[in-house]
Amino acid sequence: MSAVTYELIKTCKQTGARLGKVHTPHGSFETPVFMPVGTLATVKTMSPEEITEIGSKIILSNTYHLWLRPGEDIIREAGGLHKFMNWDGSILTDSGGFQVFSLSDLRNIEEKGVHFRNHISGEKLFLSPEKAMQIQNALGSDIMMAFDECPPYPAEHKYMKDSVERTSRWAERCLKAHERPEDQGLFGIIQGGEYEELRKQSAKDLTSLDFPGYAIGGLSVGEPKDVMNRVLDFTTHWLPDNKPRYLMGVGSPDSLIDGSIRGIDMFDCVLPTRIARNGTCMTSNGRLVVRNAKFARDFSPLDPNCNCHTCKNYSRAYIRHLIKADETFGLRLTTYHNLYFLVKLMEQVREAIKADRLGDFREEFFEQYGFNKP
Ligand SMILES: O=c1[nH]cnc2cc3nc(NCCN4CCOCC4)[nH]c3cc12
Repeated sequence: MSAVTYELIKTCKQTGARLGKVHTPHGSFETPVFMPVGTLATVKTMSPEEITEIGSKIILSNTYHLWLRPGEDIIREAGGLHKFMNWDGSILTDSGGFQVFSLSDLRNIEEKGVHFRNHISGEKLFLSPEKAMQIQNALGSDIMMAFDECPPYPAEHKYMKDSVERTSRWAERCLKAHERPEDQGLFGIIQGGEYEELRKQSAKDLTSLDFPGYAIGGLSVGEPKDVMNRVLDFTTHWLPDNKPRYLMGVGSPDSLIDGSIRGIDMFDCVLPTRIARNGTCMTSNGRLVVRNAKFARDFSPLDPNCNCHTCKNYSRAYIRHLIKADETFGLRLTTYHNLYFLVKLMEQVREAIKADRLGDFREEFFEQYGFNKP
């Protein structure tokens, strides 16, 4: 019995969206769900209590970053990542492949694994499927990701085919190296770029290994949104209905809705927390750059339609002042609001699926947010 199981509750009659529930050793969460990113064992500027208050039941952390700093041994000695960061909800850890390809130079990919330089110290390092599994076993995350290669966009068909086949071999090695499948779920990551037959090959390779869940990787790497949506349309076709589907690195409101419509269950992205730290907020009427001078005497909330702690207690003028003055409290207020906004958006998506009207909800949300504006 896998540590992670999925319950498909219903499918939206108007779209391909699914309402579901994922069960892990640290609790359950409804899907579609947005997962806040806590790269270095913290969702930047938020306490675990605030993440719970916002309504999140699962967060993400990064194997690559925690391996480099503070090192998985310290976290293992602390009793695992949950104990180390005082978070008792679910944790998903990315496997490090993406970070090696996006953060480090001097990369040399070979069958055994990847040689690269530590992006902080410059020291030469080596990461393999077995090492990525050993680190995630030490972290004790509820959902581990297989070690994969996320090729750049665009990539030649020949390169992509070789990469997909190596990622499938690496996935098998991850399964073999998995020490405690009864305690930690392991998701395979589907690659293949924009090539339909490579996505099919990757999906067939990985579903034959019967993972408890599948991520769609290799997207949100600079491709146009219509390419992402087309890849989702044909890739989900080859994934089983009774396992969760996780689209990696996606977190703008429009992509969360469009991904849900295409049958995606789980999403993560640094976007809401990253833009919050430079004073950009997501609101029901579109993006609002609160550091803008026009808000200097605006004593209304960031979003008049939002019930979060920030919007109930603080004004645009005050938050603008804090951000301009480099006051950390300002970053906390914008971060709290942006995460609350996306968690609430996913609640509305789930409600729309229950009412078989996610397509209508998309039109209403896009109109109000301004996505339809030319
Ligand atoms: O194939 C993948 N394998 C393993 N992890 C991933 C993580 C990924 N994250 C993104 N995109 C993140 C894009 N962000 C958007 C906001 O600004 C920072 C980058 N794409 C990703 C693909 C993969």
